Amino acid sequence: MAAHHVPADLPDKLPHYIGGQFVDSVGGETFEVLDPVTNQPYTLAAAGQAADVDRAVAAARAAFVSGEWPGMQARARARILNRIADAVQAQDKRLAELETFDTGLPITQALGQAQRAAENFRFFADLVVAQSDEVYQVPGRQLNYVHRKPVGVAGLITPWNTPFMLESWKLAPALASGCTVVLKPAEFTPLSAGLWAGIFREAGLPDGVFNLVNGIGEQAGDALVRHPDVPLISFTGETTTGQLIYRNCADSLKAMSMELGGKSPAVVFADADLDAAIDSTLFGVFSLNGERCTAGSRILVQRPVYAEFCRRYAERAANIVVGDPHDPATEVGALVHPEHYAKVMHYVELGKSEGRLLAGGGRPAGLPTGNYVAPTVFADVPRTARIFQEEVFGPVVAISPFDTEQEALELANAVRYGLAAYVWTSDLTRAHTFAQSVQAGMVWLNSHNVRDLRTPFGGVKASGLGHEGGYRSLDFYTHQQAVHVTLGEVHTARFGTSERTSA
Ligand SMILES: NC(=O)C1=CN([C@@H]2O[C@H](COP(=O)(O)OP(=O)(O)OC[C@H]3O[C@@H](n4cnc5c(N)ncnc54)[C@H](O)[C@@H]3O)[C@@H](O)[C@H]2O)C=CC1
Ligand SMILES: O=C(O)/C=C/C=C(\O)C(=O)O
Repeated sequence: MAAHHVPADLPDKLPHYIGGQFVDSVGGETFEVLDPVTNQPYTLAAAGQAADVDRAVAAARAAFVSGEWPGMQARARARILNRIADAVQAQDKRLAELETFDTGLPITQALGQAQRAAENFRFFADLVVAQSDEVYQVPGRQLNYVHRKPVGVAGLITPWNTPFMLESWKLAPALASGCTVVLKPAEFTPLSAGLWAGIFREAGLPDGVFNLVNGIGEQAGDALVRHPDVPLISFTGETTTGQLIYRNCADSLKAMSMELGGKSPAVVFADADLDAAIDSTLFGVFSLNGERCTAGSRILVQRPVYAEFCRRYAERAANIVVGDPHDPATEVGALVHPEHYAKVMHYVELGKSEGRLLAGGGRPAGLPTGNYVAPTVFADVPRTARIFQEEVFGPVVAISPFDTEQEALELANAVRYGLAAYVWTSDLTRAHTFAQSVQAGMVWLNSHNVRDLRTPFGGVKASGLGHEGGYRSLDFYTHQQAVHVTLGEVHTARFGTSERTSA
């Protein structure tokens, strides 16, 4: 086996970035960050406390109040966003190398995520320039229009599964809208977030517009959520964390967007193109190490093709290459952290009593250290099973049979989550009927997760609150104020008369 790759020039500490300066925590607190292949600490990150969040919010607030960034013309902001995209693209290989080292994601997939981060910035640069607003005219009487204003300091809280890309999915629309931001990245994977500072500065983003506070969720994240000068939180993470944040935001009535967990069904009807369905459902749960919110982690297969599907699927899963994340041949790398590894292994053991093990079921041979889990396939999993109901967030899939379309729908909807669904059938009427009945924020018909950034992204039920994506993101990061202008004769109101509408 090749020696484990450690990137050159790893920082010996990961500070905060506040008001254009890298700074330690006020009280000097730090925490260790682990390499998922060795589980050894490789650096120390600043552990932000309430005082550090206060400083970051004050810097962001000052940058907002100065008016330079929120007052800049959309085209000028877009030029900076495009320069950010260029810089991300220009260092995509270095970014992928660092992200792979920090997260354990396979290097080929981390490269794709780095490129997607650049795309997110380019997309929102284009969108903010193209944005138009509503105007309603009542000829000769009234003109009513919508005036957009950035909300102020946006609090952005992100998870560890594909950190740099998911940070960009919030940073790009927040900045495009004219907000200033405080980012709190996930504590398991803080390495790449510090790169934003240099990228933003070189692209011409004014100091104080972007601020970064590293730290533990219950400390730095909690202080951000409760801060009175932060009117908005965009959060991606686990459903239970989202519920807690929702409660903690109540006192200050913050705007909230929540992209939460999932247990998404991939439904394979007997008339489906089975080769394509097998390829895509393998990708759906084993790409990104299965640490993917939109993973199709429950596969429902119609009885006439069930046995063949299970046999072929398990054969393919058993041949997936698990190994060092930096090796370009690797398809499933190391899970992010020993705590997460223990959680996933717990579900693997549970699955052995809840379903029929077809592939995997433990550590792969020949990989003595690191958080490796063999791609694991369980068949005949009943709907009551915990591996059917609960998000594992690892390379573990539950397959269950169904007979009728109605039964497939009931099974698909029989969990508390509702993020994504995937449907495989050659009957387009059935595909659309199913898509419109399944409880999921996003549905892919005869496709794996191919994103169109213009469409809404988000879930229903326990998978989230609100949708980002396209104009919805710009809506979220702006207040939309209605301005009513009287034209011609001034409207006078007399007490006792009824309310009037103009059109
Ligand atoms: N729907 C979506 O778009 C996506 C959802 N996810 C979900 O994220 C989860 C995995 O990510 P994790 O990092 O484990 O989630 P997590 O909920 O543990 O942490 C997410 C972020 O919240 C912070 N946090 C934790 N407690 C907090 C608190 N009390 N107040 C404020 N912030 C707090 C953490 O430090 C981290 O930055 C999975 O459930 C996955 O499904 C991941 C990617 C996309
Ligand atoms: O495509 C997006 O905007 C978000 C994708 C999130 C993941 O890849 C995931 O965790 O599924």
